[in-house]
Amino acid sequence: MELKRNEKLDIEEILNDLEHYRPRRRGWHWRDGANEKRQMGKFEFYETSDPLKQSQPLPAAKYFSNIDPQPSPVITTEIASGRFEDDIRRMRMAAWHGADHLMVIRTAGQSHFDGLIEGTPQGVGGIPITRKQVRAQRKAIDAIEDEVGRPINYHSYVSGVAGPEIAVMFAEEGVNGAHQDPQYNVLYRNINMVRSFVDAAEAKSVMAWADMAQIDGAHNANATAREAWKVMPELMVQHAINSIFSVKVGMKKENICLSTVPPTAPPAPCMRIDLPYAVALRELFREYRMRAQQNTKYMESSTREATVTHVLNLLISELTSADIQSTITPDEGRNVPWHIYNIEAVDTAKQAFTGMDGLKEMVEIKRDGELGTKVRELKERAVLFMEEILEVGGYFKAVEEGFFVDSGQYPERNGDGIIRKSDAGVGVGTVYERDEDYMAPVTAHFGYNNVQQYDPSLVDDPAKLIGGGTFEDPSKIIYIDELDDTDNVNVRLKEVEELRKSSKIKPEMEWMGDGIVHTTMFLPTDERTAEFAAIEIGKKLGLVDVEVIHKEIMQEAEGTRVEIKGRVDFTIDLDKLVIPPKPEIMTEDEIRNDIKAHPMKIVAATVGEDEHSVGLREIIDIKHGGIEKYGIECHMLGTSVPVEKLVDAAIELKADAILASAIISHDDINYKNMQKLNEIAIEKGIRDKVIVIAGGTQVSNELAVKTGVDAGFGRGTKGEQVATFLVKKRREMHAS
Ligand SMILES: Cc1ncc(COP(=O)(O)O)c(/C=N\CC[C@H](N)C(=O)O)c1O
Repeated sequence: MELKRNEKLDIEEILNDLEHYRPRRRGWHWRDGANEKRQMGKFEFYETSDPLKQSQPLPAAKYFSNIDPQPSPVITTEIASGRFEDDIRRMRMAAWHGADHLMVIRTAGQSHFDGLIEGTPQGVGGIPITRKQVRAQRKAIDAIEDEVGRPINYHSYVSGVAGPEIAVMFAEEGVNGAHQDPQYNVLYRNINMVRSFVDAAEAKSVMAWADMAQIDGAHNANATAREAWKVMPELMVQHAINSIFSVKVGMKKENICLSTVPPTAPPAPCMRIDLPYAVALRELFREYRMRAQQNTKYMESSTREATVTHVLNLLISELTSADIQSTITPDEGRNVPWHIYNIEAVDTAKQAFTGMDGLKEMVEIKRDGELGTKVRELKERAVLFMEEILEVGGYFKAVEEGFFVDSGQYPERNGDGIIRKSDAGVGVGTVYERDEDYMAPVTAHFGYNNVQQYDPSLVDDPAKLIGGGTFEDPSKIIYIDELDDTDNVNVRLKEVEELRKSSKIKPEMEWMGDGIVHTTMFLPTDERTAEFAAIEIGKKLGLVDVEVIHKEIMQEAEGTRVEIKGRVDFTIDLDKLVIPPKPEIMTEDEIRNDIKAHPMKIVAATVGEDEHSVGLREIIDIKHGGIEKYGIECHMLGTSVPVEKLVDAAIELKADAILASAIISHDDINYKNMQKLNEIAIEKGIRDKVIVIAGGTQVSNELAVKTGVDAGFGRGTKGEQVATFLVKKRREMHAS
């Protein structure tokens, strides 16, 4: 399935014949060409990876010949709105913005449904993700990675009592990465610890066979702890336990990623607290990979605040190291992530890393002094923690004694850690000793499988006994489509068929057709009043189910910033939309030949009390691609020029055109000056002989023309547009 950049994904085509879809590869992909020096546009980069074939550059790229440098760390975004068919579009958006690691989490608010089928040790639940969803999304991502030109890692979670089963399905379906950490089950899901570690050995063995990258769950401790920075020693202990357990099961160290989150955030002096931790961690675990993730614990509803904290986290990644940089949408603090915020977070990571490219060539971490002391102290606390675990009799005993997620900074303890009993929790007592004649003719099964009693030559390839399992022979995989005839993707697609197959569109934030719009306003009143006034304004705007999603005090009496979301129930029919034709641009030769045949002279100035000259220079100066390059004779009168003076100059020089720049827009002064310019040109009897145009970042052509001038040019206008207009307008005037 080949995607065209100007065509939407065809969801039906993706869902078609999923039964026979097979993943194109197994295993994790690190970016190619990482940290190689390369030239992009006018700049040399030190730490980028291979560029994409097609991508969506940052907005400011237009000033730098549209380059879109790709950092070396893999960049992640989490997408799981609960409608996997909708999420595929967001995956494509994220890939175009530079994400190459898509994590599917929480198809509901809760990410786990853990349980055992009555009377059996068989786990069910875990992350509610189905084989169908995995196939549909991996199949779509195959096409998306071809389109952007970089392999994309698909990722989910091997947690809960169904962990091993989920791991097998992921291995069968070519999932590239997964979270797996038995401590997560024990501490946060109250799954019996014996069961959790036995399951983890099985699951990790399968993941190792599938060459999947593994992310641990240590970050949950700083998300759970009362004061996140207090658990830094424990985080290193948790990383150690999961990492060495994974190695013992047979995982390669280069696939074991420590999930590390800088635990603090402003207004705390977070860099002085988090940077030593990041250094200590990377020194202790130098053979492993770092999956840096932004801090979401202190994320409020201000996406701006979340973004600044994110950038500080990225500075730490840049100064230390990150193999994977996980981004979480800035609105994680306010509601289920929206398309626009997944993309913002991916762009924040790409932009920050690109801007900090090669920083370590100029700035280095002072390894002695305060940082050195902190690093050593953190390592010592972690080692002491580990030693005490051994003293009390090992990990299970330590969990029973509430060692973990205690709000004290080890060795200080406040006695409020999470306590779990080894003879309690979900799945307790469901681990059975294998009988002598137990035989597991399956690949990647952890531990002894008693195969030699049946065929000594097959101990390392037990599946041969049954002619191969699903890992060797995927045709043995039983693909089951959705069973619920009311809640399935076909029913959902039917509901939005009109929006998918007609010229009608609706705004959306999370799901196709959700009709959600989001707007920001300032209300000159106190926070609580502003909240209710904003809702009233939303209703008057015709929004339904208006909710305030963010409030920010500007000054408690003077005013409040309020962001609301609400739903519109109407659609816009694109066929009925009046879209003015894009201004056609003449070629350079056409313009130049016209000017050569009929020389043109213009006078230009920034009018009124306005000192801005950059924009007008962009339009005129030859080095910015301005109109001089076509041979137009330009007389620039400067800035803060009275309108009369500009008209007099046009008369004196017998100019063909007047170009007035008006950047300041307070009190519509820009349009008032245009009005005046037009009137004076009429009074002085030259209006019908001279083209009069105006420009400025806040200028709209529609409003400019209303003042009487011939055209208005807004933000981003280029010289070629103005030159085209001048040539065409002159032809028009001479024709009439
Ligand atoms: C080992 C493990 N299993 C399952 C889950 C998901 O389950 P919850 O609903 O409890 O978050 C988590 C949690 N973190 C994953 C998201 C985070 N933003 C991340 O990128 O790590 C986990 O660590």
